[in-house]
Amino acid sequence: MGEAQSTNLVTRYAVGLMSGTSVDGIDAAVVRITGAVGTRPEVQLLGFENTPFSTQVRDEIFTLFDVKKATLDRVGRLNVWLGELFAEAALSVIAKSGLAPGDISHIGSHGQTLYHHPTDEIIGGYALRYTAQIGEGSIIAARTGITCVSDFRPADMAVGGQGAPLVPFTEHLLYGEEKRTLLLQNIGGIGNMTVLPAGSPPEDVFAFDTGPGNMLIDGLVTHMSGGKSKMDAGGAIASQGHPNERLLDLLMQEPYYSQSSPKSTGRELFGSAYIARLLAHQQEYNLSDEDLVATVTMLTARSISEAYRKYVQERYPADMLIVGGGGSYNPVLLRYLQADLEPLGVQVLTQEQLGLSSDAKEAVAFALLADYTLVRRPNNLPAATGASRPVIMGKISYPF
Ligand SMILES: Nc1ncnc2c1ncn2[C@@H]1O[C@H](COP(=O)(O)OP(=O)(O)OP(=O)(O)O)[C@@H](O)[C@H]1O
Ligand SMILES: CC(=O)N[C@H]1[C@@H]2OC[C@@H](O2)[C@@H](O)[C@@H]1O[C@H](C)C(=O)O
Repeated sequence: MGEAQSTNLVTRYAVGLMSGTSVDGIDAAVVRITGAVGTRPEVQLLGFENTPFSTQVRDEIFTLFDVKKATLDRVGRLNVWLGELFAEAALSVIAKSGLAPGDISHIGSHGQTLYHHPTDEIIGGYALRYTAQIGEGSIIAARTGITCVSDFRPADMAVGGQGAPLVPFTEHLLYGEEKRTLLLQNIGGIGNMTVLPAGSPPEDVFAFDTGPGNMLIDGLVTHMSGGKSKMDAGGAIASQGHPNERLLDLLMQEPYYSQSSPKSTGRELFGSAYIARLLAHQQEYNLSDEDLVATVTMLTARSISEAYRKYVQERYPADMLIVGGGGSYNPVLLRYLQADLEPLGVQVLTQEQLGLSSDAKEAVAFALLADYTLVRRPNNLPAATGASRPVIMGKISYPF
């Protein structure tokens, strides 16, 4: 490397915080970012921690998913409450990494999504789209003494984007390859796919939410166990059932799967009302709990493989689908994905199988997105969100 370049290298430490649509807790990552600010950086994961939410916090978040119960006082209170919890999670992962708060340049915090309305609602002649991620950045900055960037999505929506997905911007920087076309499939609460065509510039990268991730499986298991279990750990329930093809065909008729991208979705579509419909289908089709969970697990896989077949395969035949997020720990889901995609020439692997962390990716992404905010560089990917132009996302809270 030439002298001019090496003197340009800067190393900084940052924290990324994520609490996703599954509401399983706070993911906190510490990273070392090397490279001139705003250029293609090298990012190394130094520490990662997941702090589960207490039942009290988790219940309050789920209560506020219901718009009728999300009164201003409760939302305001949860906003600062989560701010405190995010700050604690940041301080804890920093200590675990052997660093001190004074070593950290910034925190990037996604927040907790309560509501997401990514398409236009015409009111009073205005096309309005809106989203709510809470977890007060001012509290995080004040408690940690570290500058915090939060509330990323509104800036993208202000220029006609869906405000999601945001992680693909960082996936292009971190995972893009010259020779292979990769599909990065996150299976969190919602499933989302990023297509990284071989050797492509950022304009060619595209991404969209494929539909449910673990959200339906979790919702069913929570209901069936009377709240004792929150997930189908290891796919244990699905492995004892048989998917019902007729119900699967019916569920695949959901119009979201036929919408072209950019598109994003959430609990508004695949939340409690959808679970109630699944339970009604269970009666109608006379299915055991295991059969219903197996059917919905296959639906999750099928919505991903169909999205590839319909919207990606022709233009960008892919070499590999790399699964990240909590769904990568469900072997039944992975097996269904393999059965659908390997005949199409797409190898299915998990992030872990490639030596990468399945859990830390989104938290790492927000540390990196915040890095761009602070040097006033655009950090949305219009090809993924549908925004009319690149913008600088994130709001900055200073500790002093
Ligand atoms: N051992 C496991 N077996 C089966 N499923 C698992 C396991 N561990 C995690 N999961 C699933 O992964 C989910 C959590 O995934 P993840 O943390 O990636 O979601 P998230 O970040 O909240 O969501 P999103 O990416 O949509 O915002 C859990 O709710 C559960 O359904
Ligand atoms: C509004 C919202 O919180 N969307 C999440 C959700 O969870 C997965 C998928 O749906 C994705 O669109 C997004 O999160 C990730 C972090 C993203 O923006 O890339």
